[in-house]
Amino acid sequence: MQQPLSDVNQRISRISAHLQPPNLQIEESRNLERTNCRAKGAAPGFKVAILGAAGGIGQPLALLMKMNPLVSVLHLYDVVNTPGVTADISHMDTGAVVRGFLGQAQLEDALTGMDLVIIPAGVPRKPGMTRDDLFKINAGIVKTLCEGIAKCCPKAIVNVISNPVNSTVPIAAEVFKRAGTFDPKRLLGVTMLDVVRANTFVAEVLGLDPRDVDVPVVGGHAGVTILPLLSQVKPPCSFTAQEIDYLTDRIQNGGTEVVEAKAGAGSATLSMAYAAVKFADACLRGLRGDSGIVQCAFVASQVTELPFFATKVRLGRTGAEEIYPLGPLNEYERVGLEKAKNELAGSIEKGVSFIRK
Ligand SMILES: NC(=O)C1=CN([C@@H]2O[C@H](COP(=O)(O)OP(=O)(O)OC[C@H]3O[C@@H](n4cnc5c(N)ncnc54)[C@H](O)[C@@H]3O)[C@@H](O)[C@H]2O)C=CC1
Ligand SMILES: O=C([O-])CC(=O)C(=O)O
Repeated sequence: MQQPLSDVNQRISRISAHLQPPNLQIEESRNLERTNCRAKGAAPGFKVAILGAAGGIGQPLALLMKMNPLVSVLHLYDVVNTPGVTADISHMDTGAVVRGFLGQAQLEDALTGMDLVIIPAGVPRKPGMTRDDLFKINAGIVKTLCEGIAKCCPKAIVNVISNPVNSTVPIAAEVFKRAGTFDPKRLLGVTMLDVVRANTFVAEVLGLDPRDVDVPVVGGHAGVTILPLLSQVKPPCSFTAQEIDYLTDRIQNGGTEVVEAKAGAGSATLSMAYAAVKFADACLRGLRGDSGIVQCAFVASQVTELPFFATKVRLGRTGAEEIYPLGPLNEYERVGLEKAKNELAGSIEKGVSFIRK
């Protein structure tokens, strides 16, 4: 049977609308239509926003989250380039509906209704810089984004990637406290890359498959605050004193190794996107109610005298539901812990006073 001409014309005009060059206004209205259509048939899942989605981490992170079957809606927010990234990622034939948001005026729309917000927004290091050198720019960026979260999705789980994590997480906490929305279980600094690196480097030394290795990394996410607990590696193993020095130094300086290799073109992006997705997936599985989801993260904590500390946490329906103690440390790790705490104390205080000042 022949289709009526009006149906054919409607179809052609729908297709040609899709072929217009990316333009945010067009994207916005088309996205609304598409989302409304596709959301009906979409599998139930979680709504995830990436803030800083057009960046070196943001783009591969968006790609990998679009592939995650637990994600039903993916919001990509940045101050530049989101129309292109969104158009590109939205062609992937996976379940999540993708929408792009550009600039501060669209931040609230990007955040409304989100279950998980991942923040890789901000400037990365160049050779010779410390993570703390990024504070000046990134502190303000994280503050603004967290104000949006407090207003539009105060119950969302928040994964902070932007450096210096040791200060940006306390900044986020202070913003949420001020807004009356702070729930320590829902705010997690992402230290997963330290664990990913530790698993890789330890596996190399032991001649194992990195997927079979689990190294707890505690403390924070900068230099000596990154404390791998090599005495607690699974499977149980032992190292020579020389191996311990080599591994500790390599894990603590893994970020600098990448910054120097990239020679001014930024810091870790691909391994970070992998680590961020591994962590976000654990958060989503926790939200779904899976049991036994344990990962390291930098969270509000009473494990030490410091208000924030990275340790293993159990992720559940409400975020970091249980924070595990450090476990038995050897003398080498006890010395490392004191150094880590000394540096962390200053970085945490710097973040807190940025908001309280
Ligand atoms: N936690 C961790 O383990 C790691 C953290 N990082 C940190 O992640 C951050 C991002 O790194 P890259 O993606 O390599 O940097 P990038 O410069 O490639 O991308 C950052 C993105 O943030 C966007 N942005 C800037 N201001 C913004 C704002 N106000 N709102 C939304 N987006 C904004 C930029 O437009 C850019 O697209 C850096 O601070 C870096 O140090 C990097 C690697 C590991
Ligand atoms: O080193 C940097 O600046 C980026 C980072 O946090 C990492 O790769 O661990």
